[in-house]
Amino acid sequence: MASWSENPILKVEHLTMRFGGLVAINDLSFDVGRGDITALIGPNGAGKTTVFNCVTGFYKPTEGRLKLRHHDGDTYLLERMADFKISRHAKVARTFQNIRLFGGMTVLENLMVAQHNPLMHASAFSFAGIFSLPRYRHAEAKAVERATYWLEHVNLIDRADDPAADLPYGAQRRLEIARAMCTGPELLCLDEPAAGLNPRESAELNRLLRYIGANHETSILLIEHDMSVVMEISDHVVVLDYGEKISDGDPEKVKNDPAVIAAYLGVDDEEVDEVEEEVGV
Ligand SMILES: Nc1ncnc2c1ncn2[C@@H]1O[C@H](COP(=O)(O)OP(=O)(O)OP(=O)(O)O)[C@@H](O)[C@H]1O
Repeated sequence: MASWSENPILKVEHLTMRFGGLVAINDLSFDVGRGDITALIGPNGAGKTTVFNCVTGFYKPTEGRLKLRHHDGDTYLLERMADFKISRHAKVARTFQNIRLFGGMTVLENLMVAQHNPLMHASAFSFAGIFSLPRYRHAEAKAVERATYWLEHVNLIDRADDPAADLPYGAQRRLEIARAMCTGPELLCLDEPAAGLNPRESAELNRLLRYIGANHETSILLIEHDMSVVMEISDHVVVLDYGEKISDGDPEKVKNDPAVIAAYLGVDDEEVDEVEEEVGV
């Protein structure tokens, strides 16, 4: 049995999402393995972002179930939860296709804002914070420690006091991941993390994602168009086309799957043999 079936953190079961007459996702099922890097790929309009939006609670699925199980065994049915509860209680964090940092705030402040919930709690919703009581000071020190840890791991510690908007594009992408990691997620959803990166930045991103997978109890689900990134770092690849799953397996299996080649090259099933010959599979 595949590792992702043996120990899944997320089970997507019979997910369907309709927008009026348009079926964006149709009866989709797949598993995300605990500790794995799982890539969701497919041609434009295949439904990848819609899956992300269902997992993170931005959309309520028309049908289906999204079952998330933490490493301590706590289970959450995401399709029944409001989006803020999905991030806070189910511990699902995400980044977006377009960078959404607070550009006017410093790099460090961006990571402190991400830890707003525990800090507000520790401040008893301002009182303990205003009077700087020990429990608030302790929570604040912990938040700074966590932010510093991630700034070191994304190579941005030297830029901690600079406005986030002053960072180069690739560094902003890494800061977004650091910000998501500051929330201590069990599942990290990354929407096209390698988009717009140069080869050096892309290699740095790969290293960071592998580090997260190996050293933290965070599983990663990512959407990515850059096949070199997908093939290099993924443990598991799920391929969508027109809202349906057309392939699912390790990168090697998926890379050689005629249905995937056909979907990417936009040919009919009957032409697959021809295409395989052309690409030398
Ligand atoms: N809010 C919405 N209302 C109506 N249709 C939508 C909505 N969101 C997505 N769709 C449609 O659902 C289908 C899947 O879109 P989606 O953005 O999930 O695809 P994608 O695989 O992420 O594409 P891309 O790689 O281009 O980002 C598309 O036909 C899209 O137009």
